[in-house]
Amino acid sequence: MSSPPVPTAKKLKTSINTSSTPSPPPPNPTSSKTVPKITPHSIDTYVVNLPSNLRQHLSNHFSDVEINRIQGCYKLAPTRTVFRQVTPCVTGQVPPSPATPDFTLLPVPESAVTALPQIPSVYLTSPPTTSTTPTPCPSFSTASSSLLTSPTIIVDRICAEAVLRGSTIFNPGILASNGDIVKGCEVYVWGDVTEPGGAGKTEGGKDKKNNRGCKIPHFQGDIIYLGIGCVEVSKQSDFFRLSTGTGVTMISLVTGSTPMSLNELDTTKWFCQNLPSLVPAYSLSQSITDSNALILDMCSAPGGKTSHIAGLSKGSLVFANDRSKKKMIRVRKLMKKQGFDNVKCISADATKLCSETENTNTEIKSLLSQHPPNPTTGLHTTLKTLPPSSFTHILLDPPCSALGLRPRLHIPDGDDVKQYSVYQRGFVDQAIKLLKPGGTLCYSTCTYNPEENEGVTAFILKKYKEMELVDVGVGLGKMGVEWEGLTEEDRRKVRRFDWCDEEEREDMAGSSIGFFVARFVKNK
Ligand SMILES: C[S@@+](CC[C@H](N)C(=O)[O-])C[C@H]1O[C@@H](n2cnc3c(N)ncnc32)[C@H](O)[C@@H]1O
Repeated sequence: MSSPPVPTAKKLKTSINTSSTPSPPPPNPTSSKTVPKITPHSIDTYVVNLPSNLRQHLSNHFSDVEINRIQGCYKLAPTRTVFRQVTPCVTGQVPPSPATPDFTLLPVPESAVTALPQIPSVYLTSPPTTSTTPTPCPSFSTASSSLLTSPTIIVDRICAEAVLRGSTIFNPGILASNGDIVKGCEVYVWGDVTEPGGAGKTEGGKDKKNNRGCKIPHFQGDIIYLGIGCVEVSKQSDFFRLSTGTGVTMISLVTGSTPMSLNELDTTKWFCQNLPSLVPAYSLSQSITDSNALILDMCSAPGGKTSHIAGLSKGSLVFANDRSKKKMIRVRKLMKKQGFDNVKCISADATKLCSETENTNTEIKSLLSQHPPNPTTGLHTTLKTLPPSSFTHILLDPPCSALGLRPRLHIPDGDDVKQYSVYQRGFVDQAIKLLKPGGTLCYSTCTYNPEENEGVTAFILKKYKEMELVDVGVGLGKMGVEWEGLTEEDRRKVRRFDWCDEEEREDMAGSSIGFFVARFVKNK
């Protein structure tokens, strides 16, 4: 195995250009009395190290040099995002081809993706012209007093990762706040990076709930500085009272990359995705010839691939499923908003989705013609199984270790990572049962862990003799790795997107998230 050179670490920009902004407010004399139990880190000292057992796990697959490159990916280099044009689709009606943007990355069809620069500038937020509270980047020695004296918010880790990817801040991601916060004022934005199970009290579930809404002096944990944002809610308590909606729009990011505001993006027309995430639906759609396909998206939420396949389905019906009812309600809303009439939403455990009963197409057809039991959400919640051999096309994007997502402010434990490929086999088994002979299955993950990718592919080929691996049909990405038992021919059929090669930085695929796609046909 040849080891490509390690990319040179790029020095991240750690301060905001403050030339046009006045000095920070003087420290509040009372602040020294209340010292928050917060440990602030600067973003470039915050290096995500792979846990030793994950390193060990990956060392079965990668050389040390490559593992270092993987680790390097978690530095805060922005990933390339594309905007996909939404093509609303109504049952049985083939939509007109979307407008052809000037997009040169072939063979993804020009109609499938639009690169960011082509988005009209109206869709990108420009920084506010008036600065109500000029807030230069705090120096870390004065961080504690700045946190207490300036308008400041702390967001949870997932939100912090999204912010570093250019996202806006939604209210549920905000954990704590301080200062005189009103609509239109600027705030320092910090992210909670307290390790799960560590000293912090903000990681997920109960603890996050307990801590949410507290004032910053009462917040405990490790935080990193993310940038400056502009408050969108009328008053501070709205951050914690509202369960949806934008709380803060980012103005500048500590990484120096440009924050995007999707507030102004017409999400009925555009959908923001990472480039490799477009490959599965596009690959699956290559074998959809008319409106008679029956498509299943087994793990659909938050619905990015569902909306893509629905648009490419030539008017065929799409079943979207996710175990989480709450998430499926949101998927359903998204489909409605984007104008899809050909998506039926269900919420069931995909590892138990296939019933023992033989296929009766009429059963599915009658189900589809029913009015949804719940008129508010349009979500089928009573349906828990579907007959075998029901679908002509299945998209399987199961839960995975998500090691390909970056920036990451936390890396899962190696022991946890190992469990995923076992779990994924349960989904695969159901997908193959639910697929009609002659049907197509597209399997994808957003991890570079070979066991969950080439390993699951090899497992399918070994266990299910009726399944044949076929070329993904999209020329982006690389061939699969050799260690999981795939032949060279098969490795060429799959698509692997992995760490960011320095020399590939200008290539959209190279600077994308880690991802994997394989496509199979079930022989008759
Ligand atoms: C990788 S995400 C899917 C992303 C989605 N395909 C998209 O493009 O937006 C995996 C999803 O699987 C769901 N999930 C986890 N276990 C499941 C199960 N047993 N059955 C169905 N869905 C499950 C999770 O709720 C999560 O939304």
